Amino acid sequence: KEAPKNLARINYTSVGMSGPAEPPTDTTHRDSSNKDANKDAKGHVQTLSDVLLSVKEGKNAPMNTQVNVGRHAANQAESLASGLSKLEALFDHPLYNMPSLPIPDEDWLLKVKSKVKANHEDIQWNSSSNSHPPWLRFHLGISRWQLYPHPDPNMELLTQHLATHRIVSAGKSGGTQLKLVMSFPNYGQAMFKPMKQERDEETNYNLYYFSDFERHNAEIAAFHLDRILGYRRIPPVVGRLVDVVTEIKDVTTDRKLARTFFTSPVGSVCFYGQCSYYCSTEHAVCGRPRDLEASLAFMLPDLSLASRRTWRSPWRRSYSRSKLAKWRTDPDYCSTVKKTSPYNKGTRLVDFIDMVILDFLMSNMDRHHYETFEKFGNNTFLLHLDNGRAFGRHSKDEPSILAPLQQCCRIRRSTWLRLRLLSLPQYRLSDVMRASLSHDTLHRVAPLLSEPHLAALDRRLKTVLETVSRCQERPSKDGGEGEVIYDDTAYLKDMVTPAG
Ligand SMILES: Nc1ncnc2c1ncn2[C@@H]1O[C@H](COP(=O)(O)OP(=O)(O)OP(=O)(O)O)[C@@H](O)[C@H]1O
Ligand SMILES: [Mn+2]
Repeated sequence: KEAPKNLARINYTSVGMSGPAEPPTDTTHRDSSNKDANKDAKGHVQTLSDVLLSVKEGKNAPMNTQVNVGRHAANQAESLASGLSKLEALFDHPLYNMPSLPIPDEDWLLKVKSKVKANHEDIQWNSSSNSHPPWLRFHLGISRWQLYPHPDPNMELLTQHLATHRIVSAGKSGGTQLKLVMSFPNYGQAMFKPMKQERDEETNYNLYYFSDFERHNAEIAAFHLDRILGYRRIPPVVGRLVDVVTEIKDVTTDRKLARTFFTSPVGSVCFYGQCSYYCSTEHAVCGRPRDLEASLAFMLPDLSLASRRTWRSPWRRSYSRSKLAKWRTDPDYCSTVKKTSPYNKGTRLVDFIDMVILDFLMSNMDRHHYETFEKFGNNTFLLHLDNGRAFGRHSKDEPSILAPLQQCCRIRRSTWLRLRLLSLPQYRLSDVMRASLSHDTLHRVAPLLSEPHLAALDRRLKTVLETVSRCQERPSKDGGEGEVIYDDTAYLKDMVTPAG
């Protein structure tokens, strides 16, 4: 009933198959200073705290005036090439390569049974073993604080697998909107979400966020953004053109799903599946004539192997059209949350704030719950699942998403430093996002985020940093930034940064 989008609205002829952007061969714009970010001009090894300090003072990498991207770039390919080298420099930066302590046994989500007594090396070996299919390597690499490591030698293979492996079955999954669980010949599984709206279409202003559509490109872009923010809390997601007939209709074992297929007046193959929202003929998804854009996300380990706990967000929106949630009206709301378990201990509050920042950047209002792995208790990262309602609007920001940061005035130091890095021209968030998304196979069909969405990321990042600054300016009891900045990098003070 609300803002029906139907077949008629999908511009059948609008998909132009433009060739893939050529990978950059010209490296003259490479900011080589970053490759050796851990050595200064005289070749001295810097300690990590030196590096952190220089980011803080905004003098880390010299301003590269030659890198002239964006609006003035005459040539898009050149702009993309420079974006790719920015992305590489970002991922090479010490803030993304913080030395970590060896991961103890109990901090791996899954253990492989082995005759040899399981120790750290065994598991490492197992998670990178060539004998395991990519999805199993992904599962074996999940630990207490992240879904995958950085750098991840497995990632290229993982995403390639998702984008190309044969789909042998497709079945219904839970949830409110149409989505399917797809299986691969090696028993891997992925969560499928179809394209429902054009990239440049903005969410209708009169639509409540809880009736917004899920977007396949939002799932994909969220994975890239989460990784660029250095979180690594979203399972790998790729885009793929799926053949509605051979890869869904012909292989599904779900009779009810199979019965929802039909051919549209213009000859496209469509289906609408089964779900509680938007699963009707009017909301069918259609191939062109059989190719359908979709996102595929790696499935997490089955709940029988790794159960998860669901937490209600303290800043959950009221999912009613007439009621406002308590956090909207009580400016002191956070002081109560801070005293309440699990937010009163460990890193849960700053982990939550990390998620809030991700959501504000991509304008996701739908984070009513989040999940953690049961095994790790309260000391673990938060899974950032279900991002389909992000990136709905670029022309407007949603300040209320940032309320927890405004109200709690607390942020992880490492997050804050990375956000500052991403606000510098030589690592600009929009440029590294554009570059990162260009690796996705669907980029060939159309850029996964339109330019206005990319520009919105920079604008919102500025807002996040301004919010932190305002927090720091607030008079505090203890004085100093200690109250605002949660120092999660203190343990690194005397460590030497890893060699490039
Ligand atoms: N990659 C994944 N691997 C395993 N389980 C997943 C994955 N992504 C999502 N899920 C699970 O599937 C459930 C439904 O997915 P999702 O939230 O994306 O759909 P939804 O239709 O928006 O559901 P809801 O309306 O309940 O939020 C999630 O609550 C989550 O537990
Ligand atoms: Mn949802």
